[in-house]
Amino acid sequence: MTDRPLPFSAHTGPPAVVVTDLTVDRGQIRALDSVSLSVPTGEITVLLGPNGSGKSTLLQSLLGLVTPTGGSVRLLGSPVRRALRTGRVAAVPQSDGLDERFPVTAGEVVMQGRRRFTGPWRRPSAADRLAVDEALDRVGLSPIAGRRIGELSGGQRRRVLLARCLAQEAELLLLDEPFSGMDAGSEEVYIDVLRELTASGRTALVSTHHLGTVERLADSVALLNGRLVAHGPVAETTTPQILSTLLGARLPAVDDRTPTAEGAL
Ligand SMILES: Nc1ncnc2c1ncn2[C@@H]1O[C@H](COP(=O)(O)OP(=O)(O)OP(=O)(O)O)[C@@H](O)[C@H]1O
Repeated sequence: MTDRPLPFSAHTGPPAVVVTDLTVDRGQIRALDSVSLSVPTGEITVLLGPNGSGKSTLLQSLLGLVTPTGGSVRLLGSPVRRALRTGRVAAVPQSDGLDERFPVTAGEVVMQGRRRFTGPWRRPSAADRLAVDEALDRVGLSPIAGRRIGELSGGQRRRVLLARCLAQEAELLLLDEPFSGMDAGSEEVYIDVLRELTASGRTALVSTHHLGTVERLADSVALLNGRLVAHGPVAETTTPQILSTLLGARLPAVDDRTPTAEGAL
């Protein structure tokens, strides 16, 4: 028996993320063009695409950080802002946003994940401290809980931010390029943690442009190049033919765009 989640097509519950006809313009660049995507609950969906293909823009749209030109997004059945207010969605941006000069420890960063339960004012309880300890232990960083964030390596900082997601007990994790600059051991730990989370019914949407991690990580792959090129199981979406189409594609500027059939480049 394996504890891997059910295959792509076997999930029947409502999707964790529903993106409908999402179009986002960034200046003169059409970063996303009428993207529609359902992210199944209880799975790891990998958002795969070359540099500039709109992966970060899509994740930023899910976090309400960019204003769409058109279309809509629902997270966990709710509009974006309502879903985010519940604390059931956790995100790790591409640039971790941690100020190296700020004298905050790894443990304190992970404790931020408990604000969903403590609110901004209440002191952390024993249960909150236990949740933080367990989260740090799960990502293998207990020994450095008291170290300042500025003293940690890039890979350690990424694991701290994953531990913050664990402490938050989020149901949906939105992770932008979590493996960049990470060594093989850290990557393995990271993937194991995501697998455990999804085996317990949580959902992860993870962007990357590294094909190498996809097979070990993904239940399904959404291939992006401004438009959604394909979405489905790894074996069906990462064929040489589809990938060469993806990598060879070029997005025209906003004004040059003409409507195309869904899924085509
Ligand atoms: N803040 C911004 N202002 C203007 N254009 C932007 C901005 N951020 C991204 N873009 C443009 O939007 C398009 C999509 O960029 P995005 O960062 O979403 O791609 P990506 O797939 O995440 O790329 P990468 O793999 O390099 O991180 C690119 O053409 C990029 O130049």
